[in-house]
Amino acid sequence: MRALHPPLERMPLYGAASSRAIERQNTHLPLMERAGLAVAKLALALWPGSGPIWVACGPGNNGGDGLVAARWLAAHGLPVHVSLSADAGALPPDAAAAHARALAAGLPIHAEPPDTTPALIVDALLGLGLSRPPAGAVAASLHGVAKFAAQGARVLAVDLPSGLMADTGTALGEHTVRADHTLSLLTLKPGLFTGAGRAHAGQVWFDDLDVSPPGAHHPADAELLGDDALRPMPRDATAHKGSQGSVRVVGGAAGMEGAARLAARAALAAGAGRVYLDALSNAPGPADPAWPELMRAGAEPAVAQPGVVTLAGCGGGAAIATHLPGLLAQAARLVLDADALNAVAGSAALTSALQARTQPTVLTPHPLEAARLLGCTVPEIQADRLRAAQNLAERYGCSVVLKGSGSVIASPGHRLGVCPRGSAALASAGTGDVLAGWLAGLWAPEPEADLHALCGRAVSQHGAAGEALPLRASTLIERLSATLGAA
Ligand SMILES: NC(=O)C1=CN([C@@H]2O[C@H](COP(=O)(O)OP(=O)(O)OC[C@H]3O[C@@H](n4cnc5c(N)ncnc54)[C@H](O)[C@@H]3O)[C@@H](O)[C@H]2O)[C@@H](O)CC1
Ligand SMILES: [K+]
Repeated sequence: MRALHPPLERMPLYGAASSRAIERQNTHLPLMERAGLAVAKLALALWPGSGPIWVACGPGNNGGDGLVAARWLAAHGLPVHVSLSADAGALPPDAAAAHARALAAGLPIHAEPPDTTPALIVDALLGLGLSRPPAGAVAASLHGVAKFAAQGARVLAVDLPSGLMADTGTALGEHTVRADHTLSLLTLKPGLFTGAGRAHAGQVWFDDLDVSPPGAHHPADAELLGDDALRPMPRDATAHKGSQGSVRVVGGAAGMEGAARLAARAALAAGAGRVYLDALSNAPGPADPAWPELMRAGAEPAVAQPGVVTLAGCGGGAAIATHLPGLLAQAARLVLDADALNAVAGSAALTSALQARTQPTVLTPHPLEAARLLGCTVPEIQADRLRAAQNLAERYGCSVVLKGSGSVIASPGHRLGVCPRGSAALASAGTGDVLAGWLAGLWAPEPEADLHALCGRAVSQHGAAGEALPLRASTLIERLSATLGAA
């Protein structure tokens, strides 16, 4: 069993169907006994040493895991209240066996939650089998979990916080468990790391139940990015500004110059040799009075040069649309953000031009921009962020960074990446411009880089730098710059 906290390793993620397939291959192993024992060990380690433990069991095998855990906890002499929100006669076979063993061990099994607030709740109500918003006895127990948690009980979720969808991180129903800890069993589920998952899972733990990694038999559905993505790329001692590539930022319409400047600053901080600002506001004066290193773009640098990354859209307003036909046709390397994405979404001609591009391109939408690009609603994007990112990558033939809690990275032909770094501190104006600029700046010196991996690196570094408050986009650039000190 291991806790998933920094430094994080890269880990494969398996959704419900893959997890069940892996389970089917290992039915000869006592998986539920192992799962329950792992839960009991973690509960023992987390138990504050006072007050009873409520093990809340549901109608499926998640409940079975809970029944095994309860048996072990009671065997350790801990004060355990076990409830079963189901008809014992309708339990699936493994859970029924766990139920029988618990009864044989002399454990009372109640129909109701305890009367008084427990110190620790083991949430074994629903796991992979969640199929609809909770109702009936399960919903009543979920309500009890929420009530006791509000009164200070700690919550350890078995496999998944009950009510959370394993594949998507969608919370079904109003009382989806908000756990302090979640122990993911056999496989690590993507829903713990994106959408509502990060808010509900708390500290994630993983136990593979001594099942060897499925490897090639079951390719993972996605990959959790590791902290190896945080390592800065070493800079060649012979590097000079010419070898570091250039970034041309096209954006900053009147009133939104700051967005383009933030992106340009971030690109420079990330390591681009030269950064030019093609401000759409046409205001006279330096590109950025506070950063004299930034230059105004003129005829140069030509976006078709392979050494140039063009970043279009930050603070672009409606004005960006007129620049996009040329950029889409010519830019050797292109990052589209913000208003450039909105312009593409609103124009069939720009959509065709983007789809016709053969040069490498990255899209960095937030959920609203993604919804516009896919012609759907934000809730539809958030209901399955992995699929949305994959659909965008396939529809436009680009690498995609779908921003938000648990950013998702998708590229045609690559395994989806989910970034566990970042926090709500990033929910502040300008941080998206910094990400786009940082990505462009990392890319500038590396024209041959694997773009999917480079997007993962940019998102991970940006996320890790954005985990502490207070945070302004400007301070984020300073923090990101500091991370390069290790290069
Ligand atoms: N597949 C695996 O990887 C393993 C599974 N194990 C455990 O088994 C769990 C999966 O077991 P199950 O497939 O039985 O699924 P669950 O235990 O999640 O529950 C399925 C049951 O809940 C009911 N249900 C679904 N949604 C409901 C709702 N909204 N309100 C009320 N009832 C609802 C279903 O009708 C069904 O009876 C895993 O999450 C894990 O805890 C472990 O024991 C070992 C390995
Ligand atoms: K659960």
